[in-house]
Amino acid sequence: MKTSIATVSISGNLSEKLEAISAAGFDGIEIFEQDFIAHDGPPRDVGRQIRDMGLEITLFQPFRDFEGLPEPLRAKAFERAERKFDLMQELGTDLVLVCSSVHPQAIGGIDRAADDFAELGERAAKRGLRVGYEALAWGRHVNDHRDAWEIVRRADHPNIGLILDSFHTLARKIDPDTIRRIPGDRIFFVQLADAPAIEMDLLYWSRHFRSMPGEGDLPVTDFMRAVMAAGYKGPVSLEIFNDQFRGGRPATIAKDGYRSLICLMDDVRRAEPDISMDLDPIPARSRIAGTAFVEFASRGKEAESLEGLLGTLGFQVAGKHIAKDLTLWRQGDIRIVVNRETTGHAASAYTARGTTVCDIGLAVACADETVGRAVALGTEPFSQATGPGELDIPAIRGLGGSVLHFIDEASGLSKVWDVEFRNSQSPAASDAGLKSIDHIAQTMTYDEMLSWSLFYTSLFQMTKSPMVDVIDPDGLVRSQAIETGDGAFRITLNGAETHRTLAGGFLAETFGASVQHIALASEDIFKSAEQLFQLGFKPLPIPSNYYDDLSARFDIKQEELERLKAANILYDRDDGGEFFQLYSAPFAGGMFFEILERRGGYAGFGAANAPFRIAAQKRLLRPKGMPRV
Ligand SMILES: O=C(O)c1ccc(O)c(O)c1
Ligand SMILES: [Mg+2]
Repeated sequence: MKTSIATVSISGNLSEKLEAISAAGFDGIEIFEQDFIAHDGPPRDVGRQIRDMGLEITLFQPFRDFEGLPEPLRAKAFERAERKFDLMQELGTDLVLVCSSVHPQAIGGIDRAADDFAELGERAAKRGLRVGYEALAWGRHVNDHRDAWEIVRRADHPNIGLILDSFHTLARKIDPDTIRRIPGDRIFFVQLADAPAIEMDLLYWSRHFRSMPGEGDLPVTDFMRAVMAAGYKGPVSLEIFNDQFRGGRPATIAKDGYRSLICLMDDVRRAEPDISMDLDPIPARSRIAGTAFVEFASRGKEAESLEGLLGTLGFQVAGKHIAKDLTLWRQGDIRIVVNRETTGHAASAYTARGTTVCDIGLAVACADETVGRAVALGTEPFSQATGPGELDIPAIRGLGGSVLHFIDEASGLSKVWDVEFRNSQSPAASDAGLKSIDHIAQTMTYDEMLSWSLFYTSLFQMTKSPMVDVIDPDGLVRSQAIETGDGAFRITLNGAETHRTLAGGFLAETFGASVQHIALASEDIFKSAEQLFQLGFKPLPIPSNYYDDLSARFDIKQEELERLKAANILYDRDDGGEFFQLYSAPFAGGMFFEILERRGGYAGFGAANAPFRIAAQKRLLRPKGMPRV
């Protein structure tokens, strides 16, 4: 299977695009004509440069407004085509995409268009070139792949074939299974793109909001299953028009593209086991059983105050590492490691960001297979020298410089706490009844959110929830949850658009995406609140106005309302159940802990409470009278 991507999908100049595409592992590129025209260099040199990088030009595109024109426009269209054929031969590619006409003078008529293509096929054949016809979703007369196929079929020329583009088919809600009726060898090329489910003009949606397969909401897997079932053997190519990608880092976007494409084709293979596909087998998505540990890189006074906070949250020291400066804190099933090492990954993370979550450990069924899939999807494995008596725990580099370790029982890795840590005697102090990590909240720029959601959903058995808006007094933050079906592991992605939001300020402070808060689950939040009070924990103060509003919004008994208010607990409810949350004050540049209880099947994260929580946090960070920066 040949992988390909259109140059229009990646930011930068032509050389930067090619560099990124080649490094990400693609076999070929579609040259989007504009990218060539903007380049200063003859086509022969461009062709050579591309081949020298180990890439093939799978397609030249687009050729517009060709079919169904009256004379003299028709003759002119053929002349234009001959000029582009010249260019293709110089570049060294044999396939051109003709997209369905939007020309105001195009007459329409299936047979007229078929005749035009039959003649174009003759001209192309003389030069050993091929022409593929794509129905644009907003084409004037042809906007459905079934009509484009009928034209190709009637043109009846071996050098004329069909080009399918998942966006155009799926955006118009055309059943992708109609592709199963088209002979595979008549499909010359397949372009893939996803898009978020938003109602808008088709052209605008296509030109600004396409995304990598899996990043949006269209049934791209069903589309590709139909294409493969039809017997298609050509390249699978990404064609993504996206405003954020146009301004993104070329290397990141290209890597995301490769990850999404391999993941998609692996999904197709699993869904259509009877179709032979030329793709190396890769392990299936891993099921995450839970968060095994969260590791903070910290030093000196910051580390002391972090550990002080852990103490008031009811954590106890459970062990010290046999060789490294690591302290293991524990409560219920929660393990938090404080790493004060001055060399290695944690040390670099600390140098770059200050106190930060440098590592997350996930419990999986098979750590090696998890890394195997990640690497097949273009993720870098991570390893660090291990000392005597230490376990080599498989790991990968996540996004934004993060590291993920994988712990399984089968390989004995889950014994790491006994093997590598000298266990301390548990002090007599009582804990706060916190049992597990409910979710980990990662903050990033809005532009990075698609990369992160793709990362989690392509590697693990996790699904994404719809995006929600979180109103910060100083701007909007978008939030999206990615979670396992059983809730054993949940991540929330918070995308900031301005540094003035709490999330954006944290992002600026910590130099890039990282964990901003960790939510710890209690089975009885009122009891936990009482224990936390005894331990000296200082909750985030929530104003009276919030509780007055709460009693208006929900039918809550006065007594219950008083309990919530006394403990600074925020409340929410959905169809499934009830939700209670309280927060710590911010520490180390804007991180914080959340303590929560889900009662019944509450599925959300308290988005309705976020504006009030954020305003309260900002009051602590920005005392009255301080100017706003
Ligand atoms: O937006 C466009 O015009 C356009 C051009 C070429 C394509 O292959 C496509 O899918 C869309
Ligand atoms: Mg297309």
